[in-house]
Amino acid sequence: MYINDVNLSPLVVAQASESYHLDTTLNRWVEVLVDCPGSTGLFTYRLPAQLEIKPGDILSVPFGAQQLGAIAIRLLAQPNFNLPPEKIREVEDIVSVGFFPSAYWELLNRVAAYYYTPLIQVIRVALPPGLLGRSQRRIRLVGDRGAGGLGAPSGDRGKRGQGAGKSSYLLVSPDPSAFLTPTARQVWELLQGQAAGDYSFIYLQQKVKSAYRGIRELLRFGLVESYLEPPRLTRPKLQKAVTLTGTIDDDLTNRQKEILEVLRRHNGELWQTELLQICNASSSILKTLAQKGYIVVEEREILRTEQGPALVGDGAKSLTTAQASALQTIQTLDGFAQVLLHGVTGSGKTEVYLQAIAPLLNQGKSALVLVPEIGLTPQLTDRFRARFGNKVSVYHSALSDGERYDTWRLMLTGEPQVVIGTRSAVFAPLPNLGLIILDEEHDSSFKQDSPIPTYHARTVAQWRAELENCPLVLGSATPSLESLVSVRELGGKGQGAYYLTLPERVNSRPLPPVEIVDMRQELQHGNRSIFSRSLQAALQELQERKQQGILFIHRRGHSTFVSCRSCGYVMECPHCDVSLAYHHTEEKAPELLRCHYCNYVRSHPKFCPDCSSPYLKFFGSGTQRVTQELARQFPHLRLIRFDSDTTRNKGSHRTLLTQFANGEADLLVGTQMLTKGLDLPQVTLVGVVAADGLLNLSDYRASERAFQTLTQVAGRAGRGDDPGRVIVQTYTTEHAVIAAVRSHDYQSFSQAELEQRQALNYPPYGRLILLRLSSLDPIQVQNTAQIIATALNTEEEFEILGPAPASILRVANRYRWQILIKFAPEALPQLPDWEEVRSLCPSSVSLTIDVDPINIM
Ligand SMILES: Nc1ncnc2c1ncn2[C@@H]1O[C@H](COP(=O)(O)OP(=O)(O)OP(=O)(O)O)[C@@H](O)[C@H]1O
Ligand SMILES: [Zn+2]
Ligand SMILES: [Zn+2]
Repeated sequence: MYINDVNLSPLVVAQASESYHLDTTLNRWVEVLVDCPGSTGLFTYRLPAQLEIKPGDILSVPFGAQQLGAIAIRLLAQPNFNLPPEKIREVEDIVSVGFFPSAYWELLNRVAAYYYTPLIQVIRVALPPGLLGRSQRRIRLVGDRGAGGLGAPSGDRGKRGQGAGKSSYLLVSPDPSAFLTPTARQVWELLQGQAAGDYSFIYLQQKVKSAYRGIRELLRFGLVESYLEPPRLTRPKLQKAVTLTGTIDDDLTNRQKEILEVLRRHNGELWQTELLQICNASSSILKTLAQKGYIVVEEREILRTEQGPALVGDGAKSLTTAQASALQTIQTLDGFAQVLLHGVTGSGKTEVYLQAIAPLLNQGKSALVLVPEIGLTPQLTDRFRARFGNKVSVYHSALSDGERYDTWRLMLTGEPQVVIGTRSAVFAPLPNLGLIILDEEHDSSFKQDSPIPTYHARTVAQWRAELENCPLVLGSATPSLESLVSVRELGGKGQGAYYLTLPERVNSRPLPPVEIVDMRQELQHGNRSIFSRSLQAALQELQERKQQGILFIHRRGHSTFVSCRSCGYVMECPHCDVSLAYHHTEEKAPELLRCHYCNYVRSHPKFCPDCSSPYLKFFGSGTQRVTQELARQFPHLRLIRFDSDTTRNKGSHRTLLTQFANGEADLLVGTQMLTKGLDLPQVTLVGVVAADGLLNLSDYRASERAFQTLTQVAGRAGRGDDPGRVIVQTYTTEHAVIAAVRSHDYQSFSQAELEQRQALNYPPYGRLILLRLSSLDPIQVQNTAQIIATALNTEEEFEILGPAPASILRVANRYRWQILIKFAPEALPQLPDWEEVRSLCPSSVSLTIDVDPINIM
């Protein structure tokens, strides 16, 4: 529970004692980014004599006819020569000092440089939405009257001006207006006249000519302070809290005692709604208790950080030998180091994270935990909350603006805490970071494909750990080849890198045996079902044994395409070069055809649009088809479908998983989402309906990704007391990935895969940059791609692959071409001049530079 001292203090400015001891004769110009839609360049302003500015400060500047928020980027000794000095306008004021700690600022700059992205775009990813744009700058009197923040009493006039402990120019004079300039006095008097002593900056400017001069003066004297008011949308939310104040006496009724007892058990504090709910009481009984002085009921700020359900507290587990030794290594690290924690599925990596974080919090430090997707967070966040209670908050882009904003403010308080979040949380502004953890570090959702910056959270996390001088722990049962090689190379050079393993599951549970079923043989034996005989038998047994299973399907929807049996016509999307997938969720629902690329939807036709034949056939199976098929063959099995169609609503991941964990279904049927960190001890059976969809993808990482996905999904079986088993159905039993999955052999698989990568100079040995071009005009985009490729070909260090059409040329009516640049990392200093490359693009063609791309299809 957070009380109202979590106010805006980190955003408050005008701390007159702050001084940067800069040489004021130099650096009298500053380049700033303005927060104005569409503006990406830097603008130069002059510094007024009395202002000391550091990069990262938030300023207000005149811009056209407006007054805008801006961020100081760098100080200049000389303005650019082609700018006539008399044209340069003056910074109006500093709105917020040291808003970005310097390490954080450097991080943003590195991201901008490495991913060739304008800094403002990086800032937009890092900051909660609209922080600058919608925030309003306000001025208030300092002292009891103005600065008390939320719920502060509007104090008595005689004491104003005192208690402004921040100011070294503190005044005791009864009437400061005596020595103020007329402008400052005018502003001062206006504020005096307002009940809370608080006006927006804009209002003061309208009322008083050159108000900013007067305000600056008042700020200097510590008479007022300037602060950023959160946008209205994200105003702090208030809620009634009940606090126990007295001891429980005998003059109370049993009912009253019961309520106080509940409060006491909750450390003397609860939200009123919660208390009433727990006790099934009405608010009148609280009123009585408040009158008698046993409790205090007051409005407090409730931070809209995402709240999990109430959890039973959980203590540290006693560690296995491997866990203990991994933990010990992590805890002896001092400063930056990179740790790869390679623990097989179910080996207890999370417990290592938890115990690595616990002592940090006691030292006043914070930890950042990055996870691939929201679907995975409920279980993981529950574990963290059970251990660390309200020190844990969640930060990801699916939060509402209000939630994001509040979580942000909570971080800025500097309280030791744990933030769990997805990709963009790598920018969470936690001061005093003690540790960064990337769980499931191999997962491709850590990479942003679009829009720019096309950053990889693992890369950014590494820079961040370096800049903050704290360890970075990468955890996975199937480490990415990048991390494996990077840790080996750094470790070889004696540079703080560690490869730690947890080779066994906890309690010495075995990894589940993996049975590979050849679907070609099934067909030869006359089995036309999508389920092999082995899988059918296993499903049959599931219910008899009261156990649970997971069925993995590569695709959502029903069928991947629909075609006519008479003429072979295939139903296609009118806007993309792909076939439409058939969607049919339940018996009475409409039958639809949907494009998985642009979301175009149409109804399923009764007759072939080409030859009017009624014989349309479905090919390829998605989750819907499989659940329908299951319902037909196993009518008694209770199913839950878990894919992006059924988990669209907020909280639905949690709901479905809870239902499953409570035994309300026998089988969980779903896509990729199932593979990520689910820990359900009752699951004994894992089935993969068709591994082929994963094996036969065309890019260079297809094998690595297939191995990771299959190993992860197999790892969901047998995590409890009952042993597990895995059945993988495929038409290509001879594939190397299949063999490695069967024998749980990460080492030989990665060795063989690395040899191939090295031979072809692919990552992690060579580096890639992908240029994605797209346009509504098919000719123009192709020509542009050709021109750019030709221009790049003059550089010898690069191997240019392409230009080639994307594997799906047209998506949402845009034609897509791409150029892949491959080079040895040593060539880094001579990368192409991207501005020049961009200048080859006509305005009808858009170009995205994807650095270290992951999706190349
Ligand atoms: N030392 C321990 N003693 C007993 N149980 C433990 C211990 N460590 C972890 N566990 C339990 O073992 C289970 C598996 O742990 P966890 O989910 O952390 O594995 P993991 O390594 O993250 O697996 P995956 O990579 O498959 O997600 C959990 O239920 C966890 O509570
Ligand atoms: Zn037809
Ligand atoms: Zn489409």
